Amino acid sequence: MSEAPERTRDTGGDVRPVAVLVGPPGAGKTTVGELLARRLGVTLRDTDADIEAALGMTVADIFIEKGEDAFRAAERDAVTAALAEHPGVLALGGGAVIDPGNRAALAGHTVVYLEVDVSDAARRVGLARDRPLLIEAPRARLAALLRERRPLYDEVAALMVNTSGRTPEEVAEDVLARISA
Ligand SMILES: Nc1ncnc2c1ncn2[C@@H]1O[C@H](COP(=O)(O)OP(=O)(O)O)[C@@H](O)[C@H]1O
Ligand SMILES: O=C(O)C1=C[C@@H](OP(=O)(O)O)[C@@H](O)[C@H](O)C1
Ligand SMILES: [Mg+2]
Repeated sequence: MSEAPERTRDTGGDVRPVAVLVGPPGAGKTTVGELLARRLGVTLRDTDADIEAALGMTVADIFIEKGEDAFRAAERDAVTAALAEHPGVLALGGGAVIDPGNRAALAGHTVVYLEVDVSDAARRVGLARDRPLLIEAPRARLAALLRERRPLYDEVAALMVNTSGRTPEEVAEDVLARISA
C-alpha cells in the first residue's frame, strides 16, 4: 500500500502545522520559519501576511487606521484558520498569545517558543517602522513585552529554542532536530 500523503501522516486525517513558531518580535519567527519550511519541503504560513491579505493593508496601517483591537480580531481569525488548514510551518505574530482563545487553540500543537534576549531583539528589529508597537522607545517596549509575555509563551510552548547569538540557520537546525526527536 502506498504511504499516506504527508499532510495526513500521524494525525488521523487532521490537517495541522508541522510546527508553530511563537515568541517576541525579533525572535526570528518569520525568518527561521522560512528556513525550517525549506528544510522540511513544506511551505511557511505567517499570520501577519494572512491578516495583511485579508484586510488589504499593511500591519502598520491596520494599527494606525483601525486600531490594535481590530488587528487582534483579524489575528484571531487568522490563527484559527491557519491552525485548521495549514500542514506546513506556521509563524504567528508576537502578540498572538495574548488572546486566551488563541492560547487554548494552540494546545496539542507542536508549538516552538523562539526565545531572544532584549539586546538581540532590539538589534534585530532595529529602526524598522513596520512594527507599530515598537516605534516609540523600542528597547524599553521590547523589554516590557518580553517580561509580560514570557509566561504566555511558556504556557503554550512544547519546546523552547534560544536564538540569542545564533544565526537563523543554526536556530532552524536546532528546531528541526528538536521536532524530529
Ligand atoms: N538568529 C538571528 N540572528 C540575526 N538576525 C536575525 C535572526 N533571526 C532573525 N533575524 C533578523 O531579525 C529581523 C526580524 O526577524 P523576523 O524573522 O521578522 O522576526 P519575527 O518574525 O520573530 O518578528 C530580520 O531582519 C531578520 O533578518
Ligand atoms: O508583538 C506584537 O504584538 C506584534 C508582532 C508583529 O509580528 P512579529 O512578532 O512577527 O514581529 C505583528 O504581529 C504586530 O506588529 C504586533
Ligand atoms: Mg514575523
